Formats: sequence, structure tokens, C-alpha cells
Amino acid sequence: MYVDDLAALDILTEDKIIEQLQKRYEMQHIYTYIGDILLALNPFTPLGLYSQAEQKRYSGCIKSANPPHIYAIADSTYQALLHQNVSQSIIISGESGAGKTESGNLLLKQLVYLGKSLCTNGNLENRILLMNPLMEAFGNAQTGINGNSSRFGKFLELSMTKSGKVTGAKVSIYLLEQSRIVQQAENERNFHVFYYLYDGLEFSHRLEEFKLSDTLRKQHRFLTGDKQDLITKQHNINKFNELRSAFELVGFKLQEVNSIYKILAAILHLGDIQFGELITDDNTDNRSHIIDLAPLIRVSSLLDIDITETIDCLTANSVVTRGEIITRHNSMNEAAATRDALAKALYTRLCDYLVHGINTLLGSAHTMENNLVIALLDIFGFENFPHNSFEQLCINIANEQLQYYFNQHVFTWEQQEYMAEGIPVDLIEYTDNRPVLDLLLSRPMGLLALLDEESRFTRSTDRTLIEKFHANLRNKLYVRPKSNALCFGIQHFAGRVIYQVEGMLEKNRHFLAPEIIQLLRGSKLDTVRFLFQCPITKTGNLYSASPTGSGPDSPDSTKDKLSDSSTVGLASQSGLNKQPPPTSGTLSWSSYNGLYQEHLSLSDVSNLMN
Ligand SMILES: Nc1ncnc2c1ncn2[C@@H]1O[C@H](COP(=O)(O)OP(=O)(O)OP(=O)(O)O)[C@@H](O)[C@H]1O
Repeated sequence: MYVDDLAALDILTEDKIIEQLQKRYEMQHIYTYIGDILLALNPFTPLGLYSQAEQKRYSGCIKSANPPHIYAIADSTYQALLHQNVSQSIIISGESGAGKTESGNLLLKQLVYLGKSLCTNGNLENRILLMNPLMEAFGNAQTGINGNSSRFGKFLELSMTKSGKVTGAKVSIYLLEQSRIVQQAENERNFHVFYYLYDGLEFSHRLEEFKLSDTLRKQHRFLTGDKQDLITKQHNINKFNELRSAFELVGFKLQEVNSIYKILAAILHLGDIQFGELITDDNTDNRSHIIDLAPLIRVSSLLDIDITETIDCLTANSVVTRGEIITRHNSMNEAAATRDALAKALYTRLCDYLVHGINTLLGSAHTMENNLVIALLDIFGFENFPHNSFEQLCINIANEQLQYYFNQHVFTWEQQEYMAEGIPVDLIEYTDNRPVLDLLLSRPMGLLALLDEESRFTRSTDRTLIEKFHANLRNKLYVRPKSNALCFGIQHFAGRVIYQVEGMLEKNRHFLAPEIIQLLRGSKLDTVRFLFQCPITKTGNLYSASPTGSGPDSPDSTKDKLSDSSTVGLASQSGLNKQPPPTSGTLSWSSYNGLYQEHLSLSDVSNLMN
């Protein structure tokens, strides 16, 4: 017998669960409950499950009246908000390609549908749904296992009145995979938006306006895996048109959108700037020079910055030593690193600008405070690749936190409730992952704190970093290699992952030279100037990225912590009034960088470095 809710089984072993799920999947029953949790198996093909008739069927009915469905989760969350008058949250987790983003989109669609009939502003809910194509164009990319993989974590808050009327939406993003902008692994691509832009602009004969062309297209280093077949081209054109109309309907001004395109085009040209090196006889002051000025001229023109200053900023840097400004030449590698840092800064700030623009236009500022919220958290799943770096470390720490919360919610608090009510129950044993979190996040001796400390020294290297880890992390969950290889292992809840330390310090610092910031602050293009004038929050995001000004995004905003009422599952219902777990640290993409670098004066930087 195959049940809709696995919690109804008398015997619940791993084999039984797999057998049940497999049989259900064969019958195209992709959804199964385990109590409050919904388990979704990706069918990788449309099954006609999400029509308007289905939306109606899953509105305001008891859960057991229909087969398990993602819409039922949206409905029970919505009903809980209405009846308990408490904000709710839904957490979506699973490995890459499991169907999290699709599930998130379906949940949003159904929640908006449920809140719509009461909504007076008929246009708002459509605009909220348009957030997805915008976010996916900028935050998703093709990876080895998913053609539309989200390369960031997303926290979406849908604000509602107590009577269930949708009043606005707010999105926050985490851990955008910045490294993808300048480098993509084999068979992977850069963020979708670059490909949409090229084909979309070509179709509307606007390439020249952004200094792009067919010839240049084949040369852009940042445009890897660029397929030019007719089907892909048509897909990109459609997506570009969708993006353009989403911008318009959400409420972005044409001029703002054009500035966004200019910045994207400038990033592509930036990638084409190549450096050569002039080696001095005594090998003391190796200077870089720009091999071909054409891409740099295009960048300067698109960003409306001075050409000579741009050359200077890429090929030299200044430090203040004992009150004196000393300018030294960048080596070829330093110049390339400066170029890449600029490309990453432009893109990440642009994404923040977009997010805050969306939030302002969808009315988050004035609707969030006095209303209830249904929050959706969709982060990337646990990752274990042949080569794991800083990005995987951050992603896996976030998943480790979620796992901890899941354990708390499903086991600890539930058992406490049974005991408090005097209900006899056999205590369930489970593996507590608190020790892994302590190893990673405790201060001052956890792994991230040690990484931060080492990032503060200019002379630190991959070797000094790994030695620091080996010397201080004496714990069976920390795996030290037998050789002196520059790597370490962490015994995570989901398995052991070996991380390479190469480049971790740089990624944690992702330092942007003060001269570069000054250069862009001098841009004549409003959007560019704004991106570099805006302060940075604790997590490295723009403090207030909307020129129209939605009010500051406080450094202590929800972005830095999970909602108090959240609970875990592939897609599960809210935990209502339970206490959040104690956190041993706040996860941020770069716990050291992002913080203050931008606001430091030259002398501050020099003090920091010494
Ligand atoms: N319910 C569904 N019905 C049909 N196809 C689906 C469904 N869910 C997902 N898919 C298919 O699976 C693909 C991958 O799903 P999705 O992008 O949502 O995965 P993900 O878990 O968000 O991955 P990542 O972590 O890489 O972002 C989708 O592009 C879609 O083709």
C-alpha cells in the first residue's frame, strides 16, 4: 500500500521510505508528505499539475482532502497566518537540480493567488510574480548539472494584512557566486543575463549603442559556452523580451534600464582587457601595461569615466606609509586581479541595486512593518565537488545551520512539547550537528574567525592559512591531510568535504582598491556613481541600493538572520511560536571583507595592512 503521508506508516525505515517514494514516483505522484514536511521528487517533465483548476482545488481545503501537492503547503501556510495571526515561513532545501527554484516559484504563485481575491490593487500580484524572471536572469546560470541553477540564496517575504490581503514583497539575496562573473568551469556559463542581452540587443538592432558587435562576441572572455544556434538564440531573445517587460511592469524607468545594460556591457568589455609586463633589469618594479586599449576605451565610455584615470587605476596602486602617499606599479597579475575585482564589484552591486529597486517598487518599505509576512527561503543545497573552495564552504555552512534548525524543530522542540504535556514518548536519537557549527563559527577560534584573522595580514599566504587551521582546529570533525597539501576536510552532517585553501584569502578579502572606488564615484552616469557611493552592509551588500530611496537597508536587517518562525523541510509549514535556535555566529559571504573596506581612507588601509 502506498500512502500519501509517510508518517502514517507503522515501520519507517530508510528502505521503506525509498520503496514508497519510488512507487509513487512511477505513478507520477511526485509529492509525498511526512507530517508537516512535503517531499518533492523532480519529474523533469511537465505533468500538468499547476493549472488554475488545481490552484482552485487547493484553496481553503483540508490537507487530507486532496493528494499531496505544493499548493497545499501554500494553502496551509496561508490558513495558519489567517487563523493564528502569526507570520509564517517555508524553507525549501535540496541538492542542486532537485527543483527548489521551481517549487519556490509555484509557492509564490499560489500564495499570491490566495491573497489576490481580497486584494484591491489588482496589478500588484502580477508585478510580484515578475520578480522571478528578473532575479533568475541575474542570479541563475548553467552549471554542469542544472541548466538554470540559482547561484545565490533567496529570502522572499510576502507581506499580508491580517485578513490575508497581499500588500507587497521584499526579496533579499545571499552569497551571490561572484567568482562566476570572471571565471566559469568547463561546460558552465556566466549568468544568463549576458547571453539574453546580446541576442536581445542584436534582435532589436541595438548592439552598437552598447559598443557590442558580432565580431566582439566571439572574443569576450566572460561569455563562455555562448551557443549561437537558432533555438538558443530564440530562447535568449524571448528571455530578453521577458526581462525588458518585467523591468517596465515592475516600474523601472527606461533610463535606469539602459544604465543597467551599459554596466553589463562594460563588464563584458572589462574581461577583454589584457595586460603585458615590462620587467625591469633589477626585477624590482615590474610594470604592467594594457596590450590593446580598445576594450578599455569601451569600458570608460560605457561607464562614463575618464580613460587615463582608468588606465592608472588598473596598472598602479597607492599606499600611505608614514603619512606619505606612495604609488607603485601593479604587476601583470595584480592588474588582472584589479580588473576582475572591478568586474565582480560592478556586477554584485548591480544585483543589489536591482533587488532594492524591486523592493522599493513592490512597496516593501511601508508594507513590511505593520503586516504579517509569509517568508520563503530558497538556498542552494549542500555542495561537494571534485574541487571545493570558499564558495562551497559558505554554502555548506549555511546548510549546516539549516540542518541544525531542522533538528531543533523536528526533534528537540517536538520532544520537549510532548514532555511538557506529559505524553509518554520514546526519545528519538539523532545526530546533533552543533559541534560542526562550533568548529566553523565559534569565536575567536572557529574556522571562519581564523580565516578572518589571517585575511587581515598582507603577508599571509595559502600556506600560513592552512598552518593556522592545522594548529588551532584540533577536532575530530576537522580532517588534516596526511601530506602537506593545501587542503583540509570537514566532516559535515551530509558527508566529508575536502576544501582547497588556494585563493580563499583573496576571496574572503575581495579587496577593491580605494582608487577604483574613487574612479567610479566620479562617473557621470548616475547609476554607476550611486553604486559606488552607497555604503556596504555587514554582509557586503549595498546599504540602500535604490536611487528612489526605500529607506536604508539596516545592517541588522532580516538578511543577516533567519526568520524567527521558520522551519525546515523540502517545503514545510511554519513552526509558529517556537523559539529560534541559538546561533553561534552570523554567516556572511565574506566575514572579513565587505565590512568596512569601502569606507576606509588610504591611511586606514595602510594601518590595516601593517
Ligand atoms: N515540479 C516540476 N515539474 C517539472 N519539472 C520540474 C519541476 N521542478 C523542477 N523541474 C525541472 O528541473 C529543473 C531544475 O529545477 P530547479 O532549477 O528548480 O532546481 P534547483 O533545486 O533550484 O537547482 P539549483 O540548486 O541548481 O538552483 C528545472 O529547470 C525544470 O526543468
